[in-house]
Amino acid sequence: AAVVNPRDSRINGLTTDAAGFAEQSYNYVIVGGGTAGLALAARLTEMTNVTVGVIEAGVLRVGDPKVDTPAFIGQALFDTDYDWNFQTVPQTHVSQRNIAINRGKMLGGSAGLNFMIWQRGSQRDYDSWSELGIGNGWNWDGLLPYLLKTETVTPSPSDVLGYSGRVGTNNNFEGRSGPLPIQYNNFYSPMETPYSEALQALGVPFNPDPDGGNSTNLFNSAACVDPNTGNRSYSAVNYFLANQARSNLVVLQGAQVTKINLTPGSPVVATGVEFVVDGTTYNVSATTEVVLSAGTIQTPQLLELSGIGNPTILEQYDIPVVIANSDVGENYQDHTHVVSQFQLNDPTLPTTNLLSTNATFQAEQDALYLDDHTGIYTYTASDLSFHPMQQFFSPIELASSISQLQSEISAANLSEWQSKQAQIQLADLEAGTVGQMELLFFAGDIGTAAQSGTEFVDILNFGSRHFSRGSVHIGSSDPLAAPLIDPNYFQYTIDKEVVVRGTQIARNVTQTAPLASFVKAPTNPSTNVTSEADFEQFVLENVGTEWHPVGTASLGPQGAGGVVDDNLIVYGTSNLRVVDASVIPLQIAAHIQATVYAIAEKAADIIKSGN
Ligand SMILES: Cc1cc2nc3c(=O)[nH]c(=O)nc-3n(C[C@H](O)[C@H](O)[C@H](O)COP(=O)(O)OP(=O)(O)OC[C@H]3O[C@@H](n4cnc5c(N)ncnc54)[C@H](O)[C@@H]3O)c2cc1C
Repeated sequence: AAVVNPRDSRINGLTTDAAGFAEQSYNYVIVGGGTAGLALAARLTEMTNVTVGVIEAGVLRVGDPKVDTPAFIGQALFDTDYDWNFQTVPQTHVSQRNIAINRGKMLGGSAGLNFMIWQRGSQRDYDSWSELGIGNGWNWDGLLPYLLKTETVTPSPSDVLGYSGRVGTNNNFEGRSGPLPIQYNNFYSPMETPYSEALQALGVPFNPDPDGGNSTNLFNSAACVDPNTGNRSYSAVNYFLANQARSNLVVLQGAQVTKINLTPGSPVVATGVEFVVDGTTYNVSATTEVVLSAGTIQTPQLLELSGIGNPTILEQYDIPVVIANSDVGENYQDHTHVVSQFQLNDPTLPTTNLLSTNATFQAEQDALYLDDHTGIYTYTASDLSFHPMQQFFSPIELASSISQLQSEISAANLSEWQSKQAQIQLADLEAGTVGQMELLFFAGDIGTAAQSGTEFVDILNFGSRHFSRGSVHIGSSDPLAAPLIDPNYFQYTIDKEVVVRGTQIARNVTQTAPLASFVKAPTNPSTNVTSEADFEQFVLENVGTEWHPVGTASLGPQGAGGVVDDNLIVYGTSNLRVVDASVIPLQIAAHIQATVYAIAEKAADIIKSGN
């Protein structure tokens, strides 16, 4: 087998020795040891005749409860030891707010920071990629084998096909032998069945088989939590640590890549990368390929810093143009989120907050977690629902929203690529086949410190297929400066309407039996927020990202929307690839991490087949 790094300063595949790392050359240098990057590294090192070097800015956080313990979600957010903690530029259509954009900075990337919801999009979501002219199996049939390959799902215990007693889900379409352990919750708060029953009373059907190609309506979602440990499962543990003994894999942590080294020509050849540790610059060679897995924000940033992008932008920062492609950093699409908080009548009901206010409950749950790896510490939000607009907009309201959208689209003077995307989304919206809005229930309050004697739960609502398109571009030639992130939230009025209505439905569901008897009052937005205008104001003041940005180094046609071809090779190069969420051409109506892993799995097979 190939041997990496003869200085051998690495401990089981992980090193901080930048000079030792840079002395070597690797067949594949992967930039970013995040969700996709570590999954790809693990699959490529199955080929014993190749070497892989991964460079990650963050460090290994396995063993840290803020990352490992599901109930502690949110505790690492904004802490720059774990989070890049970016912000948007002022958002024109959201009261000029600068909105936080959290991104994981650690081995495992955003999969170490995320909320562990594990699900996939509808067949429609992926098939629309093919409709955009993208070949090579970038559709449901082509991705399903990889969605299955990444996971080992422990079936939901009851396998109940409906909401009676506790929610269950059909266990079709689940992988049984992939690296990532996936489970269904073993703790459900007493409010959750009432929540799902109230939502059904509002006309939302139960979906017993959300993984089978239709992820609309209401279902019990799985989570990337390992039933054997009760901890987060993610690429750092299950792709990297599981394979760290391989002699052909080395991960350099604590190093930030600042540039891809490119040899001009036709095509341009990537020869390695430049990176910085503690102010010292190093270069490392890649003899076969450089792969960018730095995520939707930093992959386009690195392309631009290296001279691949829109010439007007590059020239502004004196960066010589190596490949002109004005689609780099464009096509930014995201989901949005709004949290609504409700106070409960009974301050002793089990929630994640009760852990810090009730010592008896905490002791009981500590024992469950330590002894059995179960209980509320392993809890994640699992009551998910994705709604076509028809569920919550009358035909007259829908017609009016669509007509406004059409006139805004006409005025926006879209490119052919953008206009094709808008037409696909509009057709899905009219057919009611894709969820435009998502709701979920969380047994606790994520945002505020728990207080004894008061208990809260959250309902989150999301815009899941926004029409708005933004961008991310460098705002400086300094590679260590954050890029300018402009999601352009609510560019189209319909995107805001969906979120405002979602916030109203979150309120409605708490006023509907059987959930209503648990809820004392809405606390944020408070009871003062009643009219449509009040809700709109609340949304403008509070809407944030759902942390699902995609599309900024998109799969797509050359010169007409695409940055990478359908083998994920950057146009104009022979051996620079992108493997992360930035290649997703059209947002899916789902939480996206399972799809990002599937992209990495598919990329590994594409690379292996050419090796
Ligand atoms: C707070 C939060 C909650 C979320 N909740 C969910 C959820 O519940 N379910 C779900 O499905 N999805 C969720 N997501 C989304 C999902 O986690 C991400 O879409 C996915 O992890 C992105 O994977 P990626 O490989 O594209 O990027 P990342 O995993 O972010 O990986 C990029 C890696 O590159 C590194 N990097 C970047 N630039 C450089 C550089 N120049 N040099 C060296 N290293 C660099 C980063 O540090 C990072 O480790 C959430 C995301 C967040 C942030």
